[in-house]
Amino acid sequence: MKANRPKRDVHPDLARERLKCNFNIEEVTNIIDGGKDKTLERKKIEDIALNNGACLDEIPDECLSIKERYENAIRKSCIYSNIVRNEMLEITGMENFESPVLRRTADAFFKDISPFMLHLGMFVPTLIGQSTPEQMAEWLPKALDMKIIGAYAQTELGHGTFIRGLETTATYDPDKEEFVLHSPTITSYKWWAGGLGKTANHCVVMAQLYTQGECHGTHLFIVQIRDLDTHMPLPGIKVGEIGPRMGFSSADNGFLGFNSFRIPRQNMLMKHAKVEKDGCYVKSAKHGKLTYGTMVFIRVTLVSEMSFNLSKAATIAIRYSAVRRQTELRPNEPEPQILDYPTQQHKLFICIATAHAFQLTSKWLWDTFQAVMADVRKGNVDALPELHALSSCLKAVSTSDALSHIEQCRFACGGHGYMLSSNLPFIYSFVAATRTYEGDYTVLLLQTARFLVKAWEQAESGNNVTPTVAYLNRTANTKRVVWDNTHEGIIQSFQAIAAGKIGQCVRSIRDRIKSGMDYEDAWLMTTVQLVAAAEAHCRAVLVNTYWNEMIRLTKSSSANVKTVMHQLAVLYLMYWALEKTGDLLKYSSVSKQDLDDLQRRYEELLAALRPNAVSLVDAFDLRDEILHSSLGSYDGCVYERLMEEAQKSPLNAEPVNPSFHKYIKPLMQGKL
Ligand SMILES: CCCCCCCC/C=C\CCC/C=C/C(=O)SCCNC(=O)CCNC(=O)[C@H](O)C(C)(C)COP(=O)(O)OP(=O)(O)OC[C@H]1O[C@@H](n2cnc3c(N)ncnc32)[C@H](O)[C@@H]1OP(=O)(O)O
Ligand SMILES: Cc1cc2nc3c(=O)[nH]c(=O)nc-3n(C[C@H](O)[C@H](O)[C@H](O)COP(=O)(O)OP(=O)(O)OC[C@H]3O[C@@H](n4cnc5c(N)ncnc54)[C@H](O)[C@@H]3O)c2cc1C
Repeated sequence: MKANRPKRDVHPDLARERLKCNFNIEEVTNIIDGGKDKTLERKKIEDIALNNGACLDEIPDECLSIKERYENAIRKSCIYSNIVRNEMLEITGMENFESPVLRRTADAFFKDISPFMLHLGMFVPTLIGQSTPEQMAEWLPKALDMKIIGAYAQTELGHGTFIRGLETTATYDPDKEEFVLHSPTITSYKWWAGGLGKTANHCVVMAQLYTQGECHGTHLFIVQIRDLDTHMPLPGIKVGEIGPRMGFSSADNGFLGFNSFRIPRQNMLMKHAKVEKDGCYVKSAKHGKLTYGTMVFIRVTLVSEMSFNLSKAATIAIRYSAVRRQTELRPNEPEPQILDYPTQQHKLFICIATAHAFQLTSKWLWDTFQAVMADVRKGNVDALPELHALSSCLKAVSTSDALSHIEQCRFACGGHGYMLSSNLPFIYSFVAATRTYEGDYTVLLLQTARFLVKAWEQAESGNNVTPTVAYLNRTANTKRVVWDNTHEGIIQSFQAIAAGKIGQCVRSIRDRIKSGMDYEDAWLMTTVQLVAAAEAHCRAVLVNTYWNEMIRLTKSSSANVKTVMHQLAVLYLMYWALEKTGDLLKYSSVSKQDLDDLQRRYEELLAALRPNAVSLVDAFDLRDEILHSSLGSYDGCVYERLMEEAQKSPLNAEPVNPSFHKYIKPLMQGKL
C-alpha cells in the first residue's frame, strides 16, 4: 500500500521565513549529527530507506482497527528489517545496529511503534551485554539476522520498580542440567514486554535463581517461547497481549507465564555470574548490579531519543506557527503569524534549545558510558555508581522535560494540534511512556539521591568526589553563592542550588535520626526533598554539559553559527534560571532587580532568535516521512493537508452512515 504524495509549492510565509535566515543551516545540522561525515551517512541511509515510498501508508494508522494496525506494523517491520539487514548495516557497520539513524528511519515507517523495536532495542543489547562469548556466538548472529525475534521480559504484573521483588523462579535441576521456569502466582506473570504478546519467539526473562536450595537473586535467561515454524506457544508457556493502552498500540506488549517450563543450563546468560553443571553458583566477581546493564544502556540512549522526539514536535509547531495567522493586533492590519507572539516564542524556542541541550549531553553521556564499560571489561567498576546516578537522573529529567515541552508544542498548535494527523498526540503518548519505563521518574531520582548524599558526606569531610559532583567540593560549605548574570554565574548558581538542596536533605535526615527515627524512616520522610535535590543536580549537570559541549563543538564554526548556537544555550540557561527563581533567592544573592533584568534579557533573546526560528528547525533536517504531520511538512501547506487527511476518515467513505437508518431516523419518527 504505497501512497502518492502531491508535490506542492512552499507556502509563501515559510518561504519568507527561510529568506530571513542568517546562519548556515548545514553547519548546524552537522553539529547535531556529530560531524559532516555523519550527516552524509545519515542522508545516504535515509535515501535508501525512504526514497522508494515503502514507509508510506494509504490509510492512516489511526483509522485502522487494533488488529489491522498490528498487522500493518508487522508488514512494514519486515520490509524495514530487510532494508536494515541488507542495505543499512552495510553502511553503519554491523556493530552499530543501535545507530540513531536506524531509529530515525524507523520513525518514517511507524507513526506509532514497530513490534520489532524491543528486539533491536533491548533483546540484542542484552545478548551483547550479558552473554559469554559462546552464548554470543550462538544467539547474536541469529538475532541480528532476524532468524529469532526477541523481547525483554522483566516486569511482572505485581512488580516493575522493585526488581528484587520479582516472583518468577528459575530452579536448577542438576540431574537434567536444566532450569525450571515457573510462575507461582498471578502477580508473577511477566507483563508489559514490547513485542512479547504476538511477535517474539524468544525472550530474555529475569527470574529468581534457585540452586542447591538457595535463592541467589534475579538473573537473566534466554527462553524460546514459540515454535519457529508454527509460531504456536510451546507447551508450558502462556503468552498473549495485555490490551489497549494510551500509546504503543502496535507494540503488542505482552504477558507471559511459565508452568514448570524447562530450558538448558546454557540458557542462563552467564557473563557475570554462573551456575556450574553440578549446581554450584559462582557470583559476579565484579559488581552485583551488572545484570541491570541493559537498563543502564537504554537509559543512556533515551536522552538522545528525547532530543529526537522534541525536535520533531518543535519542527511541527514552529512551521505551523509561521503559517498560522490569528487575531488583528491593530484594526485593519493583517493578522500576524502566531510565531510573532512572544508568548508563542516562549513556548517554542525553549523546545529547540532543549533538543540541542539533550543532543549534546547525550553524546557526552554516551562517551562516558563507553569509557565506564571499557573499564568494567578490565575489571574496574569504580565508576559504575556515578554512571548509574548520572544515567538515572538524566533519563528521569530528559523524559519528563521532553514530555512537558511536547505538550507545549501541542498547545502552541491550538485545536489542530489535537488532531492525530498533526502527529503531536502520537509523539506525546510515546514520550509519556518513557517517563515510566526503564525506571519511573521518582524512583530513578531517588537512586541518584543515594549517590548524592554519599558524595555530600565525602565532600563535607574534605575528601575529593567524582567529576560530576566535583562542584560539592567548592560549594558544600558555602551558604549562598554570589549572583553573577553571566553564563558562568548562572551555571554556578545551579550548582549552588543542587549543593544547597543536597545539604538540606542530609541535615533533615540527621535531624530526624536525632529525634529518634531509624535511618530508613528518616530517609523516607525526606524523599520529597531528595527527589528535588536529585533534579537540581541533574539541571546543574545539564547546563554545564550543554554549555561546555556547545563551546567545544562550535570552535571552528562560522561566526553566525557560533552566535545562534550561543543564543540557544543562553536561552536555555535563562529559561531555567527564571523557572527556578525561588531556588535562586534561597541559594544565591540574586535580587529582585537582577531577576527583572534577567526577564528583560530573556525577552530580548526571544526576539533575537525569532528571524532564525524556522531555519533552526529546518536544521534538524527531519524529512516529511519522519514527521508524519499535516501541520509540520516542509512546504507548510497545512490546510490542504488537514483537509486531505480528513477525507481519509472511514466515516467519510459513505455519504450516509447506516446508523442513521437504524437509530436516528426511528428516533426522529418516534418509532424507537
Ligand atoms: C536501538 C536503540 C533503540 C533505543 C530505543 C529507544 C526507544 C525504545 C522504545 C521502547 C522501549 C520500551 C522498553 C521498556 C523496557 C523496560 O521498561 S524494561 C524494565 C525496566 N525496569 C526498570 O527500570 C526497573 C527500575 N528499577 C530498578 O532499576 C531497580 O530495582 C532499582 C530501583 C535501581 C533498585 O534495585 P535493587 O533493589 O536491586 O537495588 P538496591 O538494593 O536498592 O540497591 C543496591 C545498590 O545498587 C545500586 N544500583 C542499583 N541499580 C544499579 C545499576 N543499574 N548500576 C549500578 N548500581 C546500581 C543502588 O544505587 C544501590 O547502591 P548503594 O547501596 O551504593 O546506594
Ligand atoms: C509502554 C511501556 C513499555 C514497557 N516495556 C517493558 C518491556 O519491554 N519490558 C519490561 O520488562 N517492562 C516494560 N515496561 C514496564 C516498566 O519498566 C515499568 O512499568 C516501570 O519500571 C515502572 O514500574 P511499575 O509499573 O511497577 O510502577 P510502580 O513501581 O508500581 O510505580 C507506581 C508509583 O509508585 C511510585 N513508587 C514505586 N516505588 C517507589 C519507591 N521506592 N519510592 C517512591 N515511590 C515509588 C512510583 O513513583 C509511581 O508513581 C514497560 C512499561 C510501559 C509503560
